[in-house]
Amino acid sequence: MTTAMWFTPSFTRHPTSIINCTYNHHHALDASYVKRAADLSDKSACFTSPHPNFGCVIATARNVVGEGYLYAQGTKPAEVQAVEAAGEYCRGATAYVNMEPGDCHGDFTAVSAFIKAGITRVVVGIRHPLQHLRGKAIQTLRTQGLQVDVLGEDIPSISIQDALKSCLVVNAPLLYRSACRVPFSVLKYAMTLDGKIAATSGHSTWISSTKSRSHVFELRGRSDAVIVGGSTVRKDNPRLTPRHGSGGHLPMRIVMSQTLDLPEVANLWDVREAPTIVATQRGARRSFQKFLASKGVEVVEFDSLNPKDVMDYLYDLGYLSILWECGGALSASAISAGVIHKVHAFVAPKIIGGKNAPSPVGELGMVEMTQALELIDVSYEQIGSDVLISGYLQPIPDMTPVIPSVDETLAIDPSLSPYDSPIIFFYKTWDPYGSFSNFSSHPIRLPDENGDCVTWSSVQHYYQAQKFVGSCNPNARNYIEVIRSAKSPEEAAQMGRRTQREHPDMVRADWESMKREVMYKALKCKFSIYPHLNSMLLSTSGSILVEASPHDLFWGRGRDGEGLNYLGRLLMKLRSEFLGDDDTHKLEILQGIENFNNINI
Ligand SMILES: NC(=O)C1=CN([C@@H]2O[C@H](COP(=O)(O)OP(=O)(O)OC[C@H]3O[C@@H](n4cnc5c(N)ncnc54)[C@H](OP(=O)(O)O)[C@@H]3O)[C@@H](O)[C@H]2O)C=CC1
Ligand SMILES: Nc1c(N[C@@H]2O[C@H](COP(=O)(O)O)[C@@H](O)[C@H]2O)[nH]c(=O)[nH]c1=O
Repeated sequence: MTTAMWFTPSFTRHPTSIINCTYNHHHALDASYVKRAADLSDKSACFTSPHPNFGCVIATARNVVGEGYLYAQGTKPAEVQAVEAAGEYCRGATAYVNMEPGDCHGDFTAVSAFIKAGITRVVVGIRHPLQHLRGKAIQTLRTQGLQVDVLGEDIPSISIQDALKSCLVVNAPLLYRSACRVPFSVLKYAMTLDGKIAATSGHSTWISSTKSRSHVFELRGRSDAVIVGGSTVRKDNPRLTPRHGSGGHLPMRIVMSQTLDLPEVANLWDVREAPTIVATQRGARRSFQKFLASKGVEVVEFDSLNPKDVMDYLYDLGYLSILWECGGALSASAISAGVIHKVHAFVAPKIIGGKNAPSPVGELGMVEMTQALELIDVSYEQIGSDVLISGYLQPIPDMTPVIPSVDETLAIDPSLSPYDSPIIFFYKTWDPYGSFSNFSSHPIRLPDENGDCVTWSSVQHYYQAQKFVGSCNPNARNYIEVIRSAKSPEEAAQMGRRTQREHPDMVRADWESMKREVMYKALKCKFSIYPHLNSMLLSTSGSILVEASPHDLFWGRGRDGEGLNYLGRLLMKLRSEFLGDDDTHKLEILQGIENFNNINI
C-alpha cells in the first residue's frame, strides 16, 4: 500500500488504506529514531579504541525524552544513560537502539534498566552479531513482557532501508569481524587526477588538500591500526598519527617489511608519539630487529609475511578496524588476499604525469576490464578541492537471520536454528570458504549432451553449458562445446550469460524449472570427488551458508540480503544429504575419488 492512497478521493471508504498509512507512518517514525540512535552511537569515534557502537533514544508518542551513547568499553551503557536522562518519562515509552544490547558481563545492565524504568516497547536496529550474544537481550525483554520489534523481522524492510543501513555502517567493523573472522580493513589513498600517488621520484607531499588530510586524521583516530609497507617508510618517513593533540585514541602504527632494509632514523621509531609494530619475515636482519627493540618498537616475525597472516594476527589481538595507508605494491597484495573491505580514494585536481610514477594499486593479474573489481554502495563527497570516492569491495555482512527465511532454513536443515546458528559467507574464490564458489577451479566429470562422461573444468562450465542442452535450436550444440572449452570459469559464465541474453531461442525450454537441479547435480559431483572439499562442507555443519554475491539475486544474497541465496541453500541441502546417510555418503566419496582419478588435471 503506498502513501498515494491518501490522495484518492474515496479514501474514507477504504478504512484498510488508512490503517496501512498509519502503520507506514509509525514505521517511518520508528526508522527515524533507530537512525538517530545509530548516528548518536558514532559519536564516540576517535576518543577511545574502536569498539562496538551503541546508541539509544527514548521517545514517547510526542517527543524524544532521553538519549545516550556508549563512550568507551566499560563505561555507562547507552541504554542506562538514556533511561537516566528520560527519568519518569520512561514509563510507557519506547526505546530505540541501533544494535541489540550485548550484555558481555552477564549482568544484563541495559536490559534491566529498560525493565525497571517501565519501558514498554523496544525497537532494535540489528541483532547483536556475536554468536553468544545474538538474540539474548531480545529474548529476555520479550520474556519480561516488553514488545520488541526488530527492523526487517517485525518491521517490514521496505520502510526502513536507510535506518538499517546506518545500523550496519556504524558497526561494520564488528560485523565483518564476526562474519569473516578478520578485522575490517579500509584502503585509503590520495591520487592525482591522472592516477598517481607520487611523482616519479617518489615524492608525494602533498597530493590532497589540508581539509582532506584532516579527514584522514579522523579516519586514523577511528582505527585500531594504520599499516604501511617498508617502501613508504623509506620514501615518506611518515608519522601516521591522528594529530588530535593530547586526548583521543592513538592507533597502533604497523610497518610490513620483508627485508627490514629500513632507515635507522624514522618518525615511526619514536614510540613516545604512538606505539609501532614492525611485521617481518622470520630471520630478517636480526641486528636491525635488536635495534628496533632497543627503541621500544615491537617486532613480530611471520613464517611468510603476507596480508592475510598479519590480519589473522591482528584479529587475535582483538582489533576491529585497520586503515591501510600503503603504496601500490602492498595494497595490491592486500586486495588479492581478499582482506580489503572498503576503499577511500581522495582524488585531487592535479596532474603530475610520469610513466613510472606510482599508482594506488599495483599488479592484480587482471587482463580484461570485465575482471575489474566493482565497488558497491559508492559515495562521492567533495572535501576542500578534492573528491572523496568511497565504496565497499565486499558487502557488509548484515548477519540477518532471515537468510534464508526461518521456515526455509528449517526445511533445508532441521538442525539449524535461524537465530542462533552462525552464518558462513562465501563469495570470492580466495575467501576462507572460497572453494564453495562455482568459480573455484575444481574440474568435475559428468555426461555431455551425448551422454558420454566428460570433464568440465568447473561447476560453472558445466552449469552454463547445460542451458543449451536439449534446445530445439540445432545450433545450440555449438555453444555447449565453446563453453566447455572456455579458459576460465569467469569466461564460461560470460559466454553462457551473453548467449542466453542475446539468443534466448538457443536456451532449452525447461531451463528455469531445471536450473536448480542441474546445479545440485554439479555440486554433488564436485563435493564427492574432492575429499578435502567434502570435509570442508561437512565441517560447516550447524552453520547457515550464504553466497555473499551482491549482484546475483538468485544464487546469492544480493546487496542487502534481498537475494534468494540458492547456492547457499543447495550446499546446505547437500550437506544434510551427506550427513544423513553415512553408507551412501561413503560410497559416493569412493565413487568420487574414482572419478577424481579419471580427471586429467
Ligand atoms: N598518495 C598516497 O596516498 C600514498 C603514496 N605513497 C607513495 O607510494 C610510494 C611507495 O609505493 P610502494 O613501493 O608501493 O609502497 P608500499 O607501502 O606498498 O610498500 C611496499 C613494501 O611493502 C613491503 N611488503 C611487505 N609485505 C608485502 C607484500 N605481501 N606485498 C608487497 N609488499 C610487501 C615490502 O617492504 P620491504 O621492501 O621493506 O621488504 C615492499 O617493498 C612512495 O613514493 C610513497 O610516497 C605511499 C602511500 C600512500
Ligand atoms: N601523500 C599523501 C598521503 N600519504 C600518506 O600519508 C602518510 C604521511 O602521513 P603523516 O606523516 O602522518 O602526515 C604517507 O606515508 C602516506 O601513507 N596521504 C594523504 O592523505 N594525502 C597525501 O597527499
